[in-house]
Amino acid sequence: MSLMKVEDALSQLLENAAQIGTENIPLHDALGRVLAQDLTANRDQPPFDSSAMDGYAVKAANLANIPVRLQVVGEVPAGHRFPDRLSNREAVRIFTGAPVPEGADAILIQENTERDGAFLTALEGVTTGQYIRPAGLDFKKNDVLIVKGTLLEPAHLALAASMNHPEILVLRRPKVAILATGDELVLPGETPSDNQIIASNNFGVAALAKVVGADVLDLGIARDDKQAIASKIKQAQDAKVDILVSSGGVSVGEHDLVQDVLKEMGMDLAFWRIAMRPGKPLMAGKLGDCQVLGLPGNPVSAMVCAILFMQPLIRKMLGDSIPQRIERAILGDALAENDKRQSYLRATLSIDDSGKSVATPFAGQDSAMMAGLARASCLIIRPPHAKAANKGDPCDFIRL
Ligand SMILES: Nc1nc2c(c(=O)[nH]1)N[C@H]1C(S)=C(S)[C@@H](COP(=O)(O)OP(=O)(O)OC[C@H]3O[C@@H](n4cnc5c(N)ncnc54)[C@H](O)[C@@H]3O)O[C@H]1N2
Ligand code: MOO
Repeated sequence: MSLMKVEDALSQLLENAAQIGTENIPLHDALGRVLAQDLTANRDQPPFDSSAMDGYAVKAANLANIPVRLQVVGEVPAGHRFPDRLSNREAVRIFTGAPVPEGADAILIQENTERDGAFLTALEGVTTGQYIRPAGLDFKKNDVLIVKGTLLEPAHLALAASMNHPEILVLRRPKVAILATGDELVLPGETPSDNQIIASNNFGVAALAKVVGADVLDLGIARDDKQAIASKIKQAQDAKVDILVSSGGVSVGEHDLVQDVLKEMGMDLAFWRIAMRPGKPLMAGKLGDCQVLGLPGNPVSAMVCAILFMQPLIRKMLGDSIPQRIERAILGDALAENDKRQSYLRATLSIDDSGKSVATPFAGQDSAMMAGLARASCLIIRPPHAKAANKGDPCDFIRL
C-alpha cells in the first residue's frame, strides 16, 4: 500500500476544518481566547481633559514672569469636578486624573510651587497644555481598537475593560475527546499486571490540545474489544466534541480495531498511513461533524502526530492563518541519507557564536522512547530521500 505525503495529508485535514462557533464570556475569562468580532470603543478615553500630575491648574499666561503669586480658589481630586471657571491669577489645587477646570490651560506641578495658605507662589513657568491629557487622547468612541481574530493577551483585556466591555465575543474552545486503546494499558497510580504498562498518551496529547486553546474530555482507556471502543466513541458523540483523538490500535495487526469500529459507526475515512517517521499508521476521518484523528500508539509517534496534525487542526478551527510554523537552523551533527518516509528527529536547539540556531539530533530516535522527547526542544524535518547531510548544513525544524 502506498503511503501519503505528510504535506498532502495535512492540507487535506485542514481543508476540512470549519471555523468554530462563538460565545460571549466575561472579560476575566478571556485571556488566551480568540476575539470573534472587531471591538469598538464605547466611550472616549480620557472622557475629559485630565491632569497628568498632582499640582495646580493655572492659566499659562499668568506665569509669564516668575515668581508670581496666585490665589488658590478650590481643590479637585480625581472623580470630582471644579464647579466654576478659573479667573486671572487664580489656581485650583488638582490631582492626577482629575478633570481640568474650565479656564485653566496648564498644570503647574506642586514641586515648582510654594504654598502659603490661600496663596501659592509659582517658581517655574508652564507652556500651554503642559501636563494636560486632552479628551480622547488614548482613543475615541467608535474607534476599532482590537481586531477580530486577535489572540487576547493581558494588555488587550485591560484595553477592552477601559473601552467599557464587561463581556466579549470569542471563538468557542474546540472540544477534543481523547481515548487510549489497548489491553496492555492501565492509568498512572493503578497496579499493572506483569504484562501491562502505564498509559501515557492521554496526558501528553491532552496537554498539547490545551496549550493551543482546546477543552479536553479524557475518555480514559478502552480495551482491545470492539464493543468497548464503540461505547467510548459514543460517549464522545454524546458530548458533541469537535475532534476525537484516539491513540493505539490503528496499525495492521488483528488487535488494531479502532478504524473498523469507527467505520462501522459511519466514519468517512480521509486518509490512513503517511510517509513519515514516526507516525506511519496515522489515520484521519469524519464522523458526522466530528473530525477524527487516530494516532499511532507508540508514545513518541502519538505526540509527534498530535504536534503535526492535531495542533494545526485546532489552530485552524480557531482562525489561525499559519497553523504550523517551520523555522530554519543549521545541523549540529551529520545525518545519514533518508529513506522514503519524512523523518521528524528529536533534537536540541542552541545558538552558535555567530548567532545562528543550531539543531542537534539525538542518537536514539526510537518511537517508544519518551525520555528523549521530553529532553528535545525541536523536531528536525528530514524530507523523503534527503541526501546525507554534514554538520553545518541547513535544515528545517518545528519548535517544541
Ligand atoms: N506489521 C506492521 N507492524 C507495525 C506497523 C506496520 O506498518 N506493520 N507499524 C508500526 C508503527 S510505525 C507503529 S507507530 C505502531 C503503531 O501501532 P498502533 O497504533 O496499532 O498502536 P498499538 O499497537 O496499539 O501500540 C503500539 C505501542 O504503543 C504502546 N501504547 C499504545 N497506547 C499507549 C498509551 N496510551 N500510552 C503509552 N503507550 C501506549 C503499546 O503498548 C505498544 O507498545 O505499530 C507498528 N507495527
Ligand atoms: O512510525 Mo511508528 O510511528 O513509530 O514507529
